[in-house]
Formats: sequence, C-alpha cells, structure tokens
Amino acid sequence: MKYNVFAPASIGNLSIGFDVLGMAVQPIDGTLLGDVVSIESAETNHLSIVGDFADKLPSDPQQNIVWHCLVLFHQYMQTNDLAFEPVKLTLDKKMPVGSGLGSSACSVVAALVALNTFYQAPFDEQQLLKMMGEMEAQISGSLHYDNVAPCYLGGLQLMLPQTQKVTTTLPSFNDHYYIMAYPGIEVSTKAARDVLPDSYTRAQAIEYGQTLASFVDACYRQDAQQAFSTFEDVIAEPYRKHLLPGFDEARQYLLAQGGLAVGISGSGPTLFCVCENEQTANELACWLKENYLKTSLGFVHVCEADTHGARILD
Ligand SMILES: Nc1ncnc2c1ncn2[C@@H]1O[C@H](COP(=O)(O)OP(=O)(O)O)[C@@H](O)[C@H]1O
Ligand SMILES: N[C@@H](CCOP(=O)(O)O)C(=O)O
Repeated sequence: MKYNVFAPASIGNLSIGFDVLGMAVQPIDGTLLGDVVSIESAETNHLSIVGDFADKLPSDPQQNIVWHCLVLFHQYMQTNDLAFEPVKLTLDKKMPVGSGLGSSACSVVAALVALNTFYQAPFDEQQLLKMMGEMEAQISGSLHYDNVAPCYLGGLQLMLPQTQKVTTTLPSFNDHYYIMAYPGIEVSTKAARDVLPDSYTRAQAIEYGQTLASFVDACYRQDAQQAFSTFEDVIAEPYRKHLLPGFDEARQYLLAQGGLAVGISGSGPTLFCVCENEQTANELACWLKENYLKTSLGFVHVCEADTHGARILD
C-alpha cells in the first residue's frame, strides 16, 4: 500500500502570539502550498527527495529532517516493543526553505503522519505532536509548536502552557482572505530568533498580553473589527523587520489600501495581509507581486484558512 500525505503552509506567529498562535493556510485557487511525503514498503529504509525546492536542501538525504523523523519514529516503535518493516519515503519539496511559511514543519508533519498511517496508527495525536515539536526544535534551535500544530491539525491553533495538551483550536475567521507574499529570498528561522531581545519591559508584557487576550476574545465572538484593529506584534516584528527589504513600505501601503492587518509570517521573509473581501485581496496581491518580490523564486497567493491540516491525498 502506498500513501501520499500533504501538509499545508502555516503562519506560525500570527503576529500577536509569538510562538503561541499559528494558522494553516491554503490558496483559494487550489494550488497545493505545502509538502507531500509518500510512503511504501521497501527492502531497506530509503529517502528520495524531488520537487521545486529539492535543490535547496542538504544533498545527503540522511541530513534531511524527513530522515530524522523516520529514525525518531522507529525509535519510538522500538521503545514500545512494536515490530516494523522498512519503508521508502519520497519527499516532494514544494515549499521554499527559510521562507516563514513553516517549510520545515510541512516536511516534519507530512513525514510523521505518513509513518503513523503506514504503521496503522501506533501513536495518538498528542504523541505525534510531541514528536513534531522535537523535530522542529532540532531545526530551529528551540521548541515551538506554532507551525507544526496548525499544519497537522488545521485552522487557528493556540499553544497551551500545559504539557498534557499542547494546543487547542480557536474559531478562525474563515470568511477572510490572507495574502501570502514570499519575496524569494531566504531568512533562517534560527538567525531570526537570534536577533530577538532576551527580555522585555513591563509595558511590552502588558501590551502583548492585552493584544493576545483581545484577539482570542474576538475569535470566539467572530468580531473581526476587534481582532484585527490592534494587530501589533511587540515581541518580534520590531527586531526582525530589517531582515525583510521593503516590509515597512509594503505594510504602510497595504493598510492604506484596505488591508485589515499586515505582519511577518513566521520568522519571515514572507509577509501576510488580512483582507475582508476577495476583490481587495486580489488587488493587493497584484501590488505585492510587482513591489514586494525580490527574485524569480518569489510568489504571492491569496489564501483562506486551511481547516483540514495534514491529509492523505487520493
Ligand atoms: N525537509 C526539509 N525541509 C526544510 N528544511 C530542511 C529539511 N531538511 C533539512 N532542512 C534544513 O533545515 C533548515 C530549515 O531552515 P528554517 O529557516 O527553519 O526553514 P523554515 O523556516 O522554512 O522552516 C535549513 O537549513 C534546511 O536545509
Ligand atoms: N514562532 C516561530 C515561527 C517560525 O516560523 P518559520 O516559518 O519561519 O519557520 C518564530 O517566529 O521564530
């Protein structure tokens, strides 16, 4: 039996919830924005890497995070006295690396869901999430679930401070549009985490808490006006935006032209812009194509919330 598992792009850090708020997105035109991992039986364990961004990854497959997922998954099976046969994995790397779209999370989630499906679900949702977090931490240098959780479960996810349950689903604004503009340059997550201050002032802590609490309240009441009118990131954006050429100018333009909120997706360089209607989203997407992209690898997609998360493709 062969399974193909797709895992979607995500905005991990939805601006106002550093490391604690993430949302999965999908282009409204049906483009598969995410990675696909295929799994089938084999004589020995093997990983092939194909796809548009395969050449941006380490040339040795054993350095790929998908291989690390395979090793980790087999270790967990061994620890639980579960027998397993070798597999052939194929990663279709559709996502640009170091993009702020949760690229490594897409590979991690697709790989672990594929493995769990192939071996007939030996691990539950929480165990898989823990493995996903472990793999993401290995790549970015510190544990954060705000990409892997929405990528796996779909929708808008709030990370919880308890170890038992890692994340909970918030009601998302599913009738809104989220423009994702990837300029085609690379910003490493680890490097973008290293530029952040070690501590913040009391005023910043209060503003952060108030903004996040107001957003969560607005989600439950589906009050988009309240949710997006105070969409100010005090933790990361001020210290990261210099890594994104043209970010300030783009933000200013988009907000003046009807965008409800603009932020850095993940650690950048992707910018996201929330819009109330499709026409505004399409117009602003055209502007971003002409003004925000820096190389031919860049792209802009008008997206909506992806409420499905990782899934087996037909
Ligand atoms: N399957 C994979 N997908 C993405 N990155 C991978 C993968 N395997 C290994 N890597 C390495 O992990 C690092 C990911 O960088 P990072 O900035 O965290 O990317 P992103 O923010 O897009 O997830 C890169 O050095 C990349 O070469
Ligand atoms: N919360 C993390 C999210 C990183 O997302 P990525 O898509 O850039 O990997 C952070 O902001 O550091």
